[in-house]
Formats: sequence, C-alpha cells, structure tokens
Amino acid sequence: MTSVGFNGRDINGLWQALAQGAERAMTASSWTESIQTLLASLGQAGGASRVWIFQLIELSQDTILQDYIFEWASDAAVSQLVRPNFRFFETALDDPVFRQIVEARQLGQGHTLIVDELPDGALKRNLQTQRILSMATVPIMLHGRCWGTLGIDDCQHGDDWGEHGLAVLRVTAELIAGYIYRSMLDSRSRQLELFQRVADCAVWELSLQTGEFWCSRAMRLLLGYPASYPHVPWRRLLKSLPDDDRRELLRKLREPRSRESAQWRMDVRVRSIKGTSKWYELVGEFEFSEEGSATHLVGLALDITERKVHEQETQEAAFHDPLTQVLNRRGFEQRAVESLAQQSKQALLVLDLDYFKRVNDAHGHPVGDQVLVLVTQRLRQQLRGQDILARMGGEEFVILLGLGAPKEVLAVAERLRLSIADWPFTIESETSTSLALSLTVSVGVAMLDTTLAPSLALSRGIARADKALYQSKHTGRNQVYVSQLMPEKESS
Ligand SMILES: Nc1nc2c(ncn2[C@@H]2O[C@H](COP(=O)(O)OP(=O)(O)OP(=O)(O)O)[C@@H](O)[C@H]2O)c(=O)[nH]1
Repeated sequence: MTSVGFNGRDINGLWQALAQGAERAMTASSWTESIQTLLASLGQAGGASRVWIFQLIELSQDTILQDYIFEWASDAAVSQLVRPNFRFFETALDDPVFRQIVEARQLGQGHTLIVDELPDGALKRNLQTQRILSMATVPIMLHGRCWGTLGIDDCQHGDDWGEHGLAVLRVTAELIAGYIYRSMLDSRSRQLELFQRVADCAVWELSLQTGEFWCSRAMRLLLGYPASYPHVPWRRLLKSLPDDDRRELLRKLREPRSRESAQWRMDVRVRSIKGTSKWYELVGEFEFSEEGSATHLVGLALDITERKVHEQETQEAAFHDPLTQVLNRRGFEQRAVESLAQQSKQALLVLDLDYFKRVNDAHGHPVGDQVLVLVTQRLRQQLRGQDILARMGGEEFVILLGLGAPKEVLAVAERLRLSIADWPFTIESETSTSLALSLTVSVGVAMLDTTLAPSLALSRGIARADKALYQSKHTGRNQVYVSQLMPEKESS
C-alpha cells in the first residue's frame, strides 16, 4: 500500500491517526467532543493549519448559507471559528468553480484544491484572503443528503491532498455523520419519551409481512416489562389480549387496505405481565410498498382506561335502577332482547306490589324505599342466574325466565308471589322500634312467541303479561294470572 500521498503527505500516518482518533472518540463524553477529537487527530497527523466543519443551512439558486460550527486549528493565530464573518455566512454562487464544487458536494463528491492553480475569481480571492495554499473538502452526508462539509486547510504547503487524502477525509466524514445521527436519534428518543409521558401514550410499529413488532420503551413499561427489556414479540403481545379483542384485532389487520383507507383504529384491553388490565386506543396508519400493498402499520397506543371505566359507569347508571341496583326498563329491554336472540323458550312475568301506596302513606317514602329494596332481594333469591330481573318503575317489576314449560313457569310465579306474601318485611328504624310490614304481590305471566323477532316478541309479551296483571289486580290481587300460555291461541 502506498504510504506516501502526493507531495509527500504521509497517508499511512493519516489513517493511523484517524483510527486512534476514532478510538479516543468512543470514550468521549459527548458527540461534539467525539468530533473535536477526530478533527484534532487528522489535523495533527496531516500537518494541516485547520480542520473544520461547515453546516449547510440553506442552498438556493444563487447563494449558499453556511455556519462554521467546528474547528481544529494548529495555532490560535490561524483560528477562524470565532470570527463573526463565519457565523451564518452567505456566499454567492457566481464563481463557476465554486458553484460546480457546491453542486458536486450535494451529490457526495469531495474536492482537493491548490489555490494558486485556481482560475481568477471569487473563490480564489476568498481562499487567498484566508491565506490558504491548499485544501481538501468532502461532504458529510446524512440520509443521503449533504448535511455539511468537512474541510482541511493548509496555509503552509500548496500540495494536492490527492485521492488517498480524500479517502481519509471521506471516512472521517462518515464517522462524523454517525456521531451526528446518533445524537439526533438520542435527542429524538428523549423528545419522544417526553411526549409519550405527557400524552400518556406509546409508539409501535408492526410489519405486516414478517410479523415483526417494535414498541417504544413507554409501551414496554405499560405492558409491565422492565425498561431495559429489548423486544416484546408480537405473539406475546397477542397473548395478552382477551380472546375476542385478539380475534377482532387480527380481523381488522387482515382487512384489505388502500392508500385512501390508510387510517386504522381500535380499542383493546391488554393484560400487563403483572396481571393488571388496561384499555388502549390503538391509532395507526398503514404504510405501502411502491406496488401499493400494505407493508407496515405504524401507530400510537393511548391509555384510555380512565375514560373506559367512566363510560362503563355511565352505561351502568343508564341501565340500572339506583335504588334497588337491578336493571331498569332500558337495561331490561336490552338484556332481554340479547337473551331472546340466544335462547328460544322464555316466559315473561310482570309483578306489581299490592296497595303499596299505603306503605308510603302510613310510614313515609324512605320506608317505602327500604321495602322496595327488600322485595328486590326476595325476588332475586327465587331466580336463577340466567333469569333477568328488572324494576320497571314504581312498585312494578318484570322478570324474563329462562324456562319454556308452562307448568314450571307457573310454579316459579307462584313461588315468587309467596316469597312476598308469606312473611312480613322487617324495617329497621333508628328512631323507633322496627316495623313488620306484610305485603302481597300480583303477578301477570305471558309465554313469549319465539317465532317473532326478539324485540317484537318482547313488546307483545309485556303487553300480554300486563293484561294478565290487570286481571290479577281486579279479581282480588295476591295471585298469579296467566295471559295465554301458547301465544298462537291468543287470537282465538
Ligand atoms: N317509596 C317509594 N314509593 C314509590 C316509588 N315509586 C313509586 N312509588 C309509590 O308507589 C305507589 C304506587 O301506588 P299505586 O299505583 O296507587 O298502586 P298501589 O298502591 O300499589 O295499588 P295497586 O297497585 O293497585 O295494588 C305510589 O304511592 C308511588 O308514590 C319509589 O321509588 N319509592
């Protein structure tokens, strides 16, 4: 290998200095210190006057705006970093040689110049003002674009740095690009973590082709993994979802996508490895290959547990009776329709306390309230898990029984009636002695026509059970009346 470059520059010495500089730069406390270390190694080994970095700020048709941001100088006398004319300095591109150099730099090309050999013009004058005899420059490329320029000035020798000299500079520029890139990533990830903390969200990315999954530290923490945990596999994440959420998620991922329907969202419950469950809103956007097929889904996971709990509480409140805690009319209708859609044989019972007004009138509304709570408890004790009990309003209750045989339905209705009538309700009072109140209930029964749509079967069933209740009330109360056990006989 050639150890000496053009005009006696020791290229091997330069490589060696670069390698040593890069090693020292690894232990530097910051990226700027790493760069400074490299520049110094290069400058000293190359016998240069200055090694510098200009950052490209803006390039237009006619001018280039740059900033002098790093420098190693062999001597304070040749240092230019602190000079005000190098702070955000704008240079016209009217010198053809300079324009050509700037344009070639954008494409990644380096240059070596001997100032005396340059044609007269702005560039030559400019370099002569700085007393430069020879120089070499290479671009620092980031993401394929020219981020800035690394240059080496020699104010003592007018030597060509040659291809070997440029090669050393190019490798140095590559190392510098690595430091800059790392520092950018570092500060971006800090910003990201901060954003995620403030917004209570995490970032994730899924490859639709390989199933490879990446999630930010914030998400690993949310899932209960230690911050240092390197990678949460997609399969493991899927396992932490309840079955129905997992099925829905996979289904939604398989839906065909186009660039016009790139947006994606879903609410899921996720169990952390500590066993706690949380709600997340996943919002994402598909990325596409050049051929137009979806390749990745990239998105945010927002913790919406509080909102979901609140929604559930609001829904609970909207579907339940606050006094007795059983379903209200709305809740009953919803649950009953769901139940009818699943189970065919069902009977409907409407129960209304007899002369309940007297309880309120004699003992006051609060006592009436206590009775309603106790009545609900007694009714519930007679029912099975799949039966649906609701308070329709006032002192009226409704029950959807998961039974179809008329005899069994009647037996339950009778049992319910007796559970109220058979023994008095004891009402404890703080101010007076406890009260024992005897009550009875009238019951109307209807078998549901399960050949009808659930909501129609239900509304017709309620109407018939109401009629039966009316009959029960007007023929003496405290009894069970059955509308007609077989719905088809109703019209006869
Ligand atoms: N304490 C209390 N009373 C209620 C509540 N809702 C309705 N009521 C009362 O229930 C009573 C119902 O009276 P009525 O409709 O005349 O019926 P009843 O006295 O039970 O007589 P029958 O049904 O004909 O046997 C009224 O006094 C209502 O004020 C409630 O939430 N709490």
